[in-house]
Amino acid sequence: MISITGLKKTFNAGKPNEVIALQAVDLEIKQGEYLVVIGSNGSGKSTLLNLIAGSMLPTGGSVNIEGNDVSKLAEYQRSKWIARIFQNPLSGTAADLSIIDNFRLAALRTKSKNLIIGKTEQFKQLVKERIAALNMGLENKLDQPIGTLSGGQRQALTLLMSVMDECKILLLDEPTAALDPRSANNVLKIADDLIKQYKLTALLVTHNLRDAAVYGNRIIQMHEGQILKDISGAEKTHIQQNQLFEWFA
Ligand SMILES: Nc1ncnc2c1ncn2[C@@H]1O[C@H](COP(=O)(O)OP(=O)(O)OP(=O)(O)O)[C@@H](O)[C@H]1O
Repeated sequence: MISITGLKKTFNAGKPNEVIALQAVDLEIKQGEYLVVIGSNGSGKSTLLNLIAGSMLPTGGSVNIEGNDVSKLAEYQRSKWIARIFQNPLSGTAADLSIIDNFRLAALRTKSKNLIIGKTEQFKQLVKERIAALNMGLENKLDQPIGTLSGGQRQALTLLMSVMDECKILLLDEPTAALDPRSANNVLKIADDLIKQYKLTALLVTHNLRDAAVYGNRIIQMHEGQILKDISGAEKTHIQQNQLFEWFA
């Protein structure tokens, strides 16, 4: 699904403040895999996500998605495959627009010219049903500005918008860092359900080792721009939070 070969990123190359953020990373991520990315501050986790999303271009190496070399494609050109959820719940939605209008915008993002899609009553009903399934009581607030919702509610809706938009890859960049523990838990559970239901390939960057132990079917640990550990299968299923903590010793 995602094939990363020799991926490198150097910031300020040749200058005194040069930083090698990624050093020739190789990584194969299978379709349907839910990969949790952990690692200390500055180890290259966000850089890896940025290079997959196309929000920055690599210094070397390549990113392939479904056999397409996307290494030189801009972020918007990769958006037919990729949706990204950020730490800040304000990212990715238009605060002054209603919930339903935000869903319309998201639906139009990858379906340019077919402006009718988001306007129909059928579309509104579909959005209402999907929102009701989140069990957050938001289905009767479709005309309310999305900016009036809590951070957790917005993150949940942003997730839903992404999957309704038929993305195949979900990039979760510390999506719960700004949320209280209960909301954080809800958002990660919703993400987990959506990833399974829509058979998405997902990457979750997190500093929360409990979440890293609970969610996903593979964990990588980044260190100084390289992959230090990579576990999956039964080893991932049985790993405990305290064992992950020891990785940081
Ligand atoms: N735009 C940039 N310009 C210069 N250096 C950068 C830039 N972005 C990242 N870096 C550097 O690259 C290295 C990797 O950063 P990155 O944000 O990928 O780490 P991270 O693992 O996501 O860290 P954190 O857990 O703190 O979010 C760090 O040393 C960082 O300072």
